[in-house]
Amino acid sequence: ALQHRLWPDIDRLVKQQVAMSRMGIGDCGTGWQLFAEDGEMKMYRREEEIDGMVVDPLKAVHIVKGITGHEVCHYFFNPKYRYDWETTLEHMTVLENISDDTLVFLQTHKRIWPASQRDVVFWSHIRKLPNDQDRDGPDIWTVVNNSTESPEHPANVGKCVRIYLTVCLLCQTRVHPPKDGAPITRDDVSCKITYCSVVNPGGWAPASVLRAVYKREYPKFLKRFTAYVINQTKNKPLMF
Ligand SMILES: O=S(=O)(CCO)c1ccc(-c2ccc(C3CCCC3)c([C@H]3C[C@H]3c3ccccn3)c2)cc1
Repeated sequence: ALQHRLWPDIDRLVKQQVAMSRMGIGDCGTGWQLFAEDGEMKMYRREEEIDGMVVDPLKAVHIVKGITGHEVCHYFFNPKYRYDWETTLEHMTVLENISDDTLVFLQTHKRIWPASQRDVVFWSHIRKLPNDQDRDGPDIWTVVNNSTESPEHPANVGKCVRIYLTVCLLCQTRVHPPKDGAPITRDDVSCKITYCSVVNPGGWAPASVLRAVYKREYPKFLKRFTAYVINQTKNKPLMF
């Protein structure tokens, strides 16, 4: 396929992020602390600071019945749904349509007092991966979002502080075939979701405020997003 300017970065980062996501919490070494739990959803963070700024890596694992990995990644990647589930979003623009699986976004997020408002420019890439651990299992789907430069939107010139993030959403579909060989329905599928993110807030913000925001917003985001996908897909045919 014709390579575009971001392809080498994207390919390298996707492979790295997928490898990291597939590692369980245990073998990521210690340091991960469980900070939120709700049914099948478990959220971990590591407390890390760079130049006094909180950049706590986050890893969430969730198992959701009735949806597939392709569906989760489709509703996460596609800009036309984002305002429906991303509650902290103030404005979103697609700066570039690089290909049908790679977009560049500019987003401004609602201001979180007393920190100044943030914006972010990132490429977003969706990819299906062969399930090399279970040959005849369904494919794995992933979306990786990673900050990138935009000459037309230089950092920190307007009112917003530019943040830097790397996000990886990795989805493994599980099919529990019905005994009597009946066709597979939504009752026979579930999706194991791994969501990893590292957000550098780009400029000073009180550690206590940021940690409180993340503690509140990340569980809310994953619950709201997965409920959205369930609701959007319930009367539609399964997307594998
Ligand atoms: O997974 S994505 O790529 C989905 C596309 O939107 C993603 C997720 C999260 C963010 C983000 C970036 C910065 C902040 C903070 C940092 C200092 C002040 C704003 C927050 C705060 C608003 C909180 C938040 C945390 C978790 C989820 C949603 N909202 C969120 C951006 C993109």
